[in-house]
Amino acid sequence: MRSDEVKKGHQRTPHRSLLRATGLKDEDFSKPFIGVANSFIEIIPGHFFLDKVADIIKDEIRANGCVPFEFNTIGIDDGIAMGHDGMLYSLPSRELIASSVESVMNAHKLDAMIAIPNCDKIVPGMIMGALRVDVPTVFVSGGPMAKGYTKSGTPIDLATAFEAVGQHEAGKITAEQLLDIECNACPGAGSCSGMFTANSMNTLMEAMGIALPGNGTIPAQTKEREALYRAAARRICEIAKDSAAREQFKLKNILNAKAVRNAFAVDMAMGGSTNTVLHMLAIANEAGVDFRLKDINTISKNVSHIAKISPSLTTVHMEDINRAGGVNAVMKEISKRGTEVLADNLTITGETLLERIANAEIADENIIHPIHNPYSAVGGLAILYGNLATEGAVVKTAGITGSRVFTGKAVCFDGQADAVAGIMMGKVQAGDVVVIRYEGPKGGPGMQEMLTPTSLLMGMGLGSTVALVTDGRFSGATRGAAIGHVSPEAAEGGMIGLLQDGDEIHIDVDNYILSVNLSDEEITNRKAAFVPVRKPLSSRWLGQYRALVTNAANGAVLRTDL
Ligand SMILES: CC(C)(O)[C@@H](O)C(=O)O
Ligand SMILES: [Mg+2]
Repeated sequence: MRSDEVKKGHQRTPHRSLLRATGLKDEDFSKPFIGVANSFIEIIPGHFFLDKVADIIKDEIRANGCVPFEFNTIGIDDGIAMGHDGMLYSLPSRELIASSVESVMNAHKLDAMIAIPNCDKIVPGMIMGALRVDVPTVFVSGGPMAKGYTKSGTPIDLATAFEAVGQHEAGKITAEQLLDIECNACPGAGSCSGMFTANSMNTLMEAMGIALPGNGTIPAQTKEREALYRAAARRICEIAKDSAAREQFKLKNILNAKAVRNAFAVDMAMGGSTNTVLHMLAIANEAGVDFRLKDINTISKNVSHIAKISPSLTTVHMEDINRAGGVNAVMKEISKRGTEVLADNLTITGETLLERIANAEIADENIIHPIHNPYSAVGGLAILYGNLATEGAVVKTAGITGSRVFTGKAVCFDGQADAVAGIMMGKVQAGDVVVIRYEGPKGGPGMQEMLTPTSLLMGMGLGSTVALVTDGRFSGATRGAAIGHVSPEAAEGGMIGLLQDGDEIHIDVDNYILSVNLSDEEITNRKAAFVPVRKPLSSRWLGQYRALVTNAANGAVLRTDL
């Protein structure tokens, strides 16, 4: 066992002495040591109950002949960090989480791991850390929140709450209606109920085979979810106690090139968050898988978009997908289009992915459409290229409410705060393209999620007539023609930094185009005079992040070659 390094032989007397101080007994030194990577934190609705989840998991691990060691990572609630400079810390927290997992697991030579993430970048952070450790790892998330209802019975969620602000600004809803939404959008524990970033990532873990079926959809704090926690704990013990299984189920044997492609296929079928692109590129990088942004469009062409969930369809939430057959039913359905859609691959349970979905069926065709009746024949995300994004930009096509071809005049803002003020002051009219720059991984630094401006536009009734282009990123709850991750970013001299008010921007989603109508000569002239803005920073951590981070086309991973 890997943990023999810290628990076997007379030289490890002091190590055992310390372990005995934590409560270990003679018999424990022959058992596998399992790291329980938890992300319990009191301020996130998806996480405030994870201490109880870890207790359940640890009991099950002890009952199954292994020794659990719980440790915690941090977590940031993007909803609470949204719309102010707290959001600068969100994406960088992924690196802290990954490095925490790596540090604890490797420093103490633990044999296997069970990871309990739930929201947004806590999922990729834990996966990235686990890949560096490469021991058998089961992921079991806290689970999604139930949808909410207004007093009059309309289904709502966090996206409703953000868009309601714009509706209130535009005088479309009263203060009383706004309060009704505030009190009911998030009814309790879990990751916010739509196909936002958290649930997108929790879903993709099923597609990658690193979590048990149901991980993405079974609602938090239910008996069914408790059974999932227990099953995950039993499975990691089964693997950890068997030396051949410990080798066979090393994380990188499961999370390989096929798993990355399968994740994107499911993402396409369900219209996942644009953040999945950023996170999956970073995960592929840790897994040593050569996966490029441009590969996404190739996958998208083979996958039909068959499940619309909030924010793309505001009445449908993860609980509905769960009732309709879950991610297994989605996978089974898209696989009917051809053998190239999903690759067969080992999963953590020991069966292959195709074995796992063999008997899956759709239970409600209004929620998960059959393959012959998709929302669209291509996937819900697209990568756009052109002189405005030579390395690529990301758009959630599933969330577009207006035309998929758009030409409009640029209204430029250096940063989200100016953009929000400008939109509220009426600077943006129908037919415009809002450009928000210096919000990339380096420029922000930290690549803010910009749910506030996108929700304002939706709420003010401009969602179908105004496009937004940024080197920053979006929330999974963003909808409308919102194009993000523009690379190269302004801070590294990208074209987005050279734009001027009134420039004509052209977007053609189905032909994957994002360009500005300027002559090469004009672009060369502007480039010659261009000095990117470098924001003053008071945070040492964000300064370190800015020095190391790569652009969004590279998953905003940190450089290690310096
Ligand atoms: C707050 C949200 C909706 O969770 C957001 O962070 C996302 O990315 O989806
Ligand atoms: Mg987020």
